[in-house]
Amino acid sequence: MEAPASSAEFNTPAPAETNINGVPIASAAINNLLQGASVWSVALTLLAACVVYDQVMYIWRKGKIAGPMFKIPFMGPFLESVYPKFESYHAKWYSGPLSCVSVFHKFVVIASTRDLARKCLNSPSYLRPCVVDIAIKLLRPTNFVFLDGKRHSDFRKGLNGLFTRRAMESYLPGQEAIYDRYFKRWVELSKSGKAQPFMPEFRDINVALSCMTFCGNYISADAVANITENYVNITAALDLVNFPIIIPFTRTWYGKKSADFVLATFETCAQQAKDAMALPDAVPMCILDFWVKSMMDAKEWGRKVEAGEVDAKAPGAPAIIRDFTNKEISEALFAFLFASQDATSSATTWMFQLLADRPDVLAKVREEQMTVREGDIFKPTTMDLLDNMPYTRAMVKETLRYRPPVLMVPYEVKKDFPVTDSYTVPKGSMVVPTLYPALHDPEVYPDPDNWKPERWIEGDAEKQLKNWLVFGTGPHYCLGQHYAICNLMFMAAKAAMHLDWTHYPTPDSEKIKVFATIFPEDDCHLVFTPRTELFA
Ligand code: HEM
Repeated sequence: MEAPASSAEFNTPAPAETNINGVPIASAAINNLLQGASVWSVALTLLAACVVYDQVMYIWRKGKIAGPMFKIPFMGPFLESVYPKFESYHAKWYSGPLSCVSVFHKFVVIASTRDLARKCLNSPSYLRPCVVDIAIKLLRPTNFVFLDGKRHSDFRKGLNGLFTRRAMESYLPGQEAIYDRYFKRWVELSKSGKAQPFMPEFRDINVALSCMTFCGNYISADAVANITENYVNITAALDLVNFPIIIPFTRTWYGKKSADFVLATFETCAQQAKDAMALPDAVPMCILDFWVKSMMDAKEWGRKVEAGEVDAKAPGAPAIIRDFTNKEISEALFAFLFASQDATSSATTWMFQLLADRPDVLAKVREEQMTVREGDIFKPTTMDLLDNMPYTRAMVKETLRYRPPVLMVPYEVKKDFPVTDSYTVPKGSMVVPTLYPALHDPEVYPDPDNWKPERWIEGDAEKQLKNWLVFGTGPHYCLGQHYAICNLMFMAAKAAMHLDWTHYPTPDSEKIKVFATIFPEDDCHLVFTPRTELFA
């Protein structure tokens, strides 16, 4: 059979062959091809190659763990991460102990069981905390929360003095002043008798509480008002996936502006605390004071040791901490604000909703307050008093278990991480230990989807330390956990004594909205009325 006239066109030339111009024939063929092809067809071919590569990499990395067989090209479930739904997360956690997604070529493994979550949180040689890119821009790359290993643990040692019992006792009067101000406001807002969503109010009170606890009177009312008003920009900027650059007038731009203001304010306050604590007889009142005082005590001790006045290991030696710059302090305080704000606002919202829906529980909180305060509702709250409120504590812990504010904690894989015997998460991926399933494990917390403060008193919930992942575990466990629980107890106790509140449920009250943390979908419609003359 005669060969087709054009058969030569299909013969692949040997690589070394050249044409008369000395150009290799292979290159000439490609040149011809490129010249013949339109820009569009080249672009489409490249695009198709990238899609195939992205898809193949996803399938290869996924291995046998749960997850969609194929991903939506490139973006994966990006839109789901912009508008996250609790139900989708829930379905993912229960789809397998390990499951995965890939968003914009970022491979994400979700570890859902208690033990796998604990393993991730306790594997600092493989994993480091990973927040969304924009959070690094807001918090600054130098922030201690992004440190790793020894540098991180050394930095944290310097923070030990900030949440001691003595320090927390000193924060209580400032907290109470904020409750007074906001309780009055809530009653005022409710004067018309019309229910309104209180979630924004709970966010505001928590910003004010943090500013007071962190900076005391160094921070001006105007600065607190500014941070209160604009903090929501910071939360709103934290989409799971952002564009890599901050585009003016977008959410990330507003978030960055708000973060810059917070950092500048805290830096000024840090210097004021240093000046104030240098005065004779200065009494520490806020976190900044305690921080500065512990630096001063360490310095003074070092001087005495050097002068031979005391032995370095003599009893009463303060924690040896180094000097921190105002910038370091302000970044750390911003990390506190960042870590606490959404989580505490979430817990506050659920707590007020649940207490309103369960008058039997509220009645027990009130009864306990009357007992512990010996009938004097104006008795000042102290740490001793808080220690003697087992029911109020149980109510707070059950709220945190039932509606854990932080559902998941993203980590970045530094080197291939053998999370189980049969599966290794590739370096460069994201691993997300999930806290919710451990806190809703029916074997550990029977009837887990019911809010039962009693389980902490009559049951054995208190003993289930391995499942108590509300505040994480491992080297990055929550620094403010005791403070957070005491703050919620104090707020609930004071509100129970001085306020009544009614919840006006809507069809969305029980639905869970994910906005960095979790809130009732309808933002919790309440009406507050005074119980005592204090807020009448
Ligand atoms: C109900 C309130 C709170 C909840 C549920 C909560 C939960 C968490 C969780 C789950 C983590 C991650 C732990 C890990 O990776 O193992 C964390 C870290 C952290 N939390 Fe909290 N938190 C709360 C309040 C606070 C408060 C009030 C503060 C400070 C005043 C705070 C400061 C921090 C800091 C600084 C970290 C990062 C620690 C580090 O990387 O070393 N949190 N928190």
